[in-house]
Amino acid sequence: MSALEDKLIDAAALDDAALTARLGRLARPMVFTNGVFDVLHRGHVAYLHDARAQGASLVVAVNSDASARMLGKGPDRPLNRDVDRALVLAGLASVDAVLFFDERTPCELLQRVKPQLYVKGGDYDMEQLEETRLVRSWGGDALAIPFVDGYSTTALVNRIRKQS
Ligand SMILES: Nc1ncnc2c1ncn2[C@@H]1O[C@H](COP(=O)(O)OP(=O)(O)OP(=O)(O)O)[C@@H](O)[C@H]1O
Ligand SMILES: O=P(O)(O)O[C@@H]1O[C@H]([C@H](O)CO)[C@@H](O)[C@H](O)[C@@H]1O
Repeated sequence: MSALEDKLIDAAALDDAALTARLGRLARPMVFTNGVFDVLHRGHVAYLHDARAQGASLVVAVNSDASARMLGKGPDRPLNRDVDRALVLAGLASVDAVLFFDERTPCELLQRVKPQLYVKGGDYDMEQLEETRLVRSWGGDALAIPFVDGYSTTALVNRIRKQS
C-alpha cells in the first residue's frame, strides 16, 4: 500500500481497540475536523494548514457519499466520490489521517477518536455545535479557523456551469 493510501482509515471496519491502536501512531495534541471537501479549493487548503498548526497531528473525517447527500448541497452533489475526495486530502502535507463517516454528523466518530481539539471553518459558530459540547466533555476544546472570503465549492461549480 502506498503512503498516500496508508493515510486512509476505514473506521467502520475497525473495533474501538483497533481504531485506537491505529490512531495511537499520531502525535498529540491531535486536531480533528470534518467536511465534504467536494472539489478542493484554496479556502480548504489554508484552513487545513491552519488546523494542523493548532496541534501536532490532523485527522480529517470525510462525509461518505450517502452522508454528503443528506446535507442538501444539490441533487448531483457530491461531484467527487468519497474515496476520491479522501485521497485528494491525503495528498496534503497538513493531513495525517483521513477517516469516513456515514451519519449526518461526525459525532459518533468523534466520540470514538476523542481528539484534543475540534475545528471547523469560520462559517460555523462553534458554540452552536454538538461536536463542541462533546469534545469539551473529555477535556478537549473547539475553535473556528478564520474563513478565507471568496472561496467555496458551490460558488466554483456555479461559475463553471455558467461558462459552459
Ligand atoms: N473559504 C473557506 N475558508 C476557510 N474554511 C473553509 C472555507 N470553505 C470551507 N471551509 C471549511 O472547510 C470544511 C469543509 O467545507 P465544505 O466542504 O463544506 O466547503 P465549501 O466550499 O463550503 O463547500 P460547499 O460549497 O459544497 O458547501 C468546513 O469545515 C468549512 O468550514
Ligand atoms: O463540509 P461541511 O458542510 O462544512 O461539513 C459538514 O459539517 C457539519 C458540522 O460538523 C456540523 O455538525 C456535519 O454535520 C456535516 O456532516 C458535514 O461534515
